Formats: sequence, C-alpha cells, structure tokens
Amino acid sequence: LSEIESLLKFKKSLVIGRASALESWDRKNPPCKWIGVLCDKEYVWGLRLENIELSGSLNIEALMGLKSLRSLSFMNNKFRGPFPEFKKLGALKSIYLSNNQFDIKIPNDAFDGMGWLKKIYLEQNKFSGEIPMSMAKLPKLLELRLDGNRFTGQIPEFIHKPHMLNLSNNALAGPIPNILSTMDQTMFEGNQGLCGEPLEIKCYSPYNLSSEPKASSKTKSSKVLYIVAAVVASVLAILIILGLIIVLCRRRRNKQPLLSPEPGPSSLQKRAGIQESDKGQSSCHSHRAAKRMIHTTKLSFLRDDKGKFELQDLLKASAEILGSGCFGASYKTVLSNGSIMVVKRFKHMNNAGFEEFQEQITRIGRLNHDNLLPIVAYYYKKEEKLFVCDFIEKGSLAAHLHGHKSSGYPSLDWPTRLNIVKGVARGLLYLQKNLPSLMAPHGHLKSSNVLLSEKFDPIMTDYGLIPMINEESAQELMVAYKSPEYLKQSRVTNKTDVWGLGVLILEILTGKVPESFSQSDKESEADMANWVKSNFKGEWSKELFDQEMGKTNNCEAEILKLLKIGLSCCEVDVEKRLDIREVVEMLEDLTKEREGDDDFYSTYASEADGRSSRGVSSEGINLS
Ligand SMILES: Nc1ncnc2c1ncn2[C@@H]1O[C@H](COP(=O)(O)OP(=O)(O)OP(=O)(O)O)[C@@H](O)[C@H]1O
Repeated sequence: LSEIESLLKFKKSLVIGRASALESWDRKNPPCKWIGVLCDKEYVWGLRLENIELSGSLNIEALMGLKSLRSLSFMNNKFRGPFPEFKKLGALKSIYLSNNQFDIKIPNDAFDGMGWLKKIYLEQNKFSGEIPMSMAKLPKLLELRLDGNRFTGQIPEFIHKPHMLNLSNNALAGPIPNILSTMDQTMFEGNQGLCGEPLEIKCYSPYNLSSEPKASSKTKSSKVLYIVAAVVASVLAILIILGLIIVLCRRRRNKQPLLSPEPGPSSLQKRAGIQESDKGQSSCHSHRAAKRMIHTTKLSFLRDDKGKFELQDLLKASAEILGSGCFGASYKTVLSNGSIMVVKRFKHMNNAGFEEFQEQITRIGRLNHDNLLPIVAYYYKKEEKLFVCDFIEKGSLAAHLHGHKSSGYPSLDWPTRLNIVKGVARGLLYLQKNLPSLMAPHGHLKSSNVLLSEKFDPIMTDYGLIPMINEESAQELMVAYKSPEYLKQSRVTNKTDVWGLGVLILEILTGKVPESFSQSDKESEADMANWVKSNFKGEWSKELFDQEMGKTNNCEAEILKLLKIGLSCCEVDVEKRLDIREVVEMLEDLTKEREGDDDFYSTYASEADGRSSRGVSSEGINLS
C-alpha cells in the first residue's frame, strides 16, 4: 500500500468525535499536509492525533505500509478495547496513549521485539492486570508512564533503569526492584502495597522474601503467608463494611436526619442559589449507596485544624461575593465561631465520577506547602461542588498589581515581587513532585489565583483541578489550555505550568494584564511574551517595566535577569523551555550576590517613600 492508502485505511477504523477534525485527510492533499501527520523529507514518521474525541479501533496493521513511522500519539481521546498491536511496527520509538479509556489487561508479550522503543506513555487510563514483562525487557526504554491506572501485582525486574518512570497511583504491591530504588519516591506513591526503597516502607514477609531468587520451599511458604494475609484482610474488610451498613441503617431507623430541617433560605443560599441535597433519601441497600449518601449530604473535611462545621452552618452564614471567575463565584462567609471562610462554587466539574473525584481531591488534600492554599472541606453533589478554604485577607496578586489604588494597599515593590515569583516557582516544583500523574499539576496559574499572605508571600489556589473539569470547559477556560503547545499542537505537557509562570513573571514585571493582549485567534498569553520580546532591547527601559514598582534601588540587573527567565519560561518550543526545577535554581541564584544581606528588605523599606508592609506608595516612583 502507498502511504496515502495506508493512512486512509487506518482512518476508516476510527470513529471521529469532532466531525471536521480529519477533514484534511483527503486524496487531493499530500499526506504531509494532513492534520496530525508528521513528515520528514516527505515520508510519514509520526501520527499525532490528540484531543479530537477519537474512538473506534486502532488498525495498526494498516500502518505497516508507513516504512518511516517512528512515533504514534493518540493522547486525550476516547479509545478503549483491546490493546493495539503495536509490536507489528517494530521500528516504533514512541507510543503515547495517555488519557484514554482503556480498561483492559495488556498482554504479557505486547512489546515483544520492539527493540527501538524508547518512550511509552499509558498514564491516566484504566489498564489493569500486571505490568507486562515484555515492557520491562525493552532494551532501549527511557521513559515510561503508567501512573493513574489500575495495574496490580509486583513491579517486574527491569533490565535497565529508565530515565523517567512513573508508576504512581496504581494498585501495585510487593518490593520495588533494586534497580529502581534510587528513583524519586513520588513515582511509586499511591500504591497501597509497595514497599522498599525509595519508599520509607520496609518490606515484611511475604514480600521481602520474594524480592530475591529463593529456594522453592521459601517461595512456597511466602505464597502461603501471602494467601493467609489476603484472606484475613478480606474478612476484616467485609466486617468493616457490614458494620458501617448496620450503623447507617440504625441511624435511619432512629430517624436521625443527617441534615437538620432547613429554616428557610439563608444568606449564602440566597446569594449562591445553592440547593439543599437529597437529605439522604436513598435506601441503605449497599455500602456503596451508603457511602454516596454521606458524601451528598455532608461536608467532607480534608483538614481538621479549622474545627468541624456543617454545610448548614455555611448556608446560614452571611455571605459576601468576592468575585466570579470562569467556574462560578467565590463567597466570603463568617461562621458563628468567628472563622472567615471562602466557599467557591464550581460549575463544569463533572468530568470525573464520584470515586475519581474523591481520589483526586484526597490527593490534593494530602499536599502541604506554604505556597499552596489548602482546601479545608468540600461538598460533592453531581451537579454542584463547593470547595471551602480559608479567607486570605490581602486578596489576590491580580488585585495588587492592577487595582491597588482602589484596594487601598500600596503598590508592590521589587523585593516583594521577586519574593512572590520565588514562592510561586517553589510551589509549582512541589506540585510537580507531588502530583506526578498530572501533566500540568497546577493547570490554572494566573494572578487572580495567587493570593497574598500577611507577609506578602504567595499562596496559590485552584491547582490540581484538570482531571475534574469537564474536558470542553477545561479547553475553553483553563490557563493550561491557552498555552502555545495546546493551541498549536493540542497538547498539554509537564512544562505547561512553566509557561504559566513565565506569563505571570512578565505580568509582575510589566504590570500589564495578559488578557489585554488577547487576539481573535486566542493566542493571548503568548502574545504578551511577544510584546515583551519586541520591546525588550536587552537593556533597562523605563517603558517596559511597571512604574508602580517604585525605586529599583540598583536592582536593575536582577530585574533584567528575571525578565530573561520569564521569557525563557515563555519559550514556544517546549523542548527548549526551562523545566520548573531549572527555574527554581535560577531564581535562587538571582540574588546570590547579595546573600546574607539581611538588611536588603529593611534598607529598601527605609528608602522607599511611604512604604508600608512590603509595598511602596505610588509617590515613590523613581524608575531610573
Ligand atoms: N481564599 C480566598 N481568599 C481571598 N480571596 C479569594 C480567595 N479565593 C478567591 N479569592 C478571590 O475571589 C475572586 C474570585 O475568585 P474565583 O476563584 O472565583 O475566580 P477567578 O480566580 O477570578 O477565576 P477562576 O474561576 O478562573 O479561578 C478573585 O479575585 C480571587 O482572587
């Protein structure tokens, strides 16, 4: 078959959700002009069909006519069904199937004979069963992502250590093979049964016995022990479930409502139009129903340092609207115990079912970092989600940069701005390490989602939400999907948050609103970088930088360095863009020369007119 015939045959096996997505796949155009077909010297070397709601089957056999084919990407689609027969394409170097709906076991020999395969991305599907042995035996494997699936059993012995491996959030058990023991521990997190280095969980019998080749009698006894342990665990689990069901049924019989009777519309209720939930009318036939009932009628707490309060307390409290974003409005409410909380109401959040939602929110709830605002509690109902968190008095970075005159706060000075950038970068690095299953662990970084603490340290909100937001709304509303890689190649990568940070740096330095550069082709934030690039002549210029920054106090060299870091973060080519670890290091280096100069802030304070806290008044402007 010619390349055209092969591709058209392959297309026939696809069901295309977005009707016009493959319109260009037509005989009248050469295949190298077709959408998603990547060519090198007129030969097809890759297919990149991402984010176009593809389903149906992947007719790998049809692609055998493409002799130069090396890379296949079908990420972010709706494929399911049998595992594609990639091994028929022995010269493939990379396979991307992330974020699809595969819910099958991968045959053990699925990768046999794929001697050139370097990259396998299968994360965020529902693959089950054991990790295939043929995968662990690939001689050139460099990058492997299997996170966010349902793989079970032990990790096979890899014949060599991949550069990048992510097995987090599966159901793997047993000892981590020695060869992988020096990898980052986050790559194994979220697997209940794994033990050994790099996790801080010691392997006890039976797994520590089976980690090395053993005499057959030992293997047998470890198997027996394992079976006994599994039986005991199952019996215990059944007893706990039965106990829970009995407790819930008794509660119901005693007619103890989970929510007290509604006294009439309350303030938050009135303002937000929040409906009271089903009041637990469901029967308690199963544990699952019981569990769901709890979560549809009560607030679920992720932290307990705020004391417990009920949904009713929130609904009764007086509420003030803080603002409305793309996903809904945020309200400030004062509880009867005096705590001031913010309730954010989320629309467009039905991407994940109840269990997936809960998994993701639990992951977010485990995070703990000074530059991340924790979610205190949440309320789940199919059509409505509420997130509750602390009220941050000083409000958002956006308000301080673009509306400080009306907010009554002085404008932000240079050291404060630099401190904000550093904190945001550290927070992003932490997110990347701790939510490794997400391509863009923040995904929605913008100045209104950076709040400022009492000491003007940044506290980020609205992170980790991508898996929960409806796909179409995410593509329309979330910052990550406005990145050049999404607009040009329909992909979000693990450097997408870096691009968001770059835009934030440019916003902080220029005082310009990124959205004001919006064009009809929607490449708004990339245009802000272009604007800076075309106005930056490599040296200090009064026009480029925010006049509200006040005196720059001989820090021009540092400011210029930060601008260059910001521009490197906005590099359109993802490969050339810095990664977040590099950005953090560069930011730490930026002020190395004045390290140990504890007087920096105070000197600054004394020289900046009218500076209160860590801001300067606009009268102090003196950009030299
Ligand atoms: N915990 C909080 N404390 C103080 N102000 C907050 C808090 N959470 C949000 N805000 C502010 O409330 C306003 C509305 O926030 P909200 O998150 O609803 O929308 P947004 O950030 O403008 O957009 P998006 O919905 O895209 O995140 C913003 O100005 C935000 O900075």
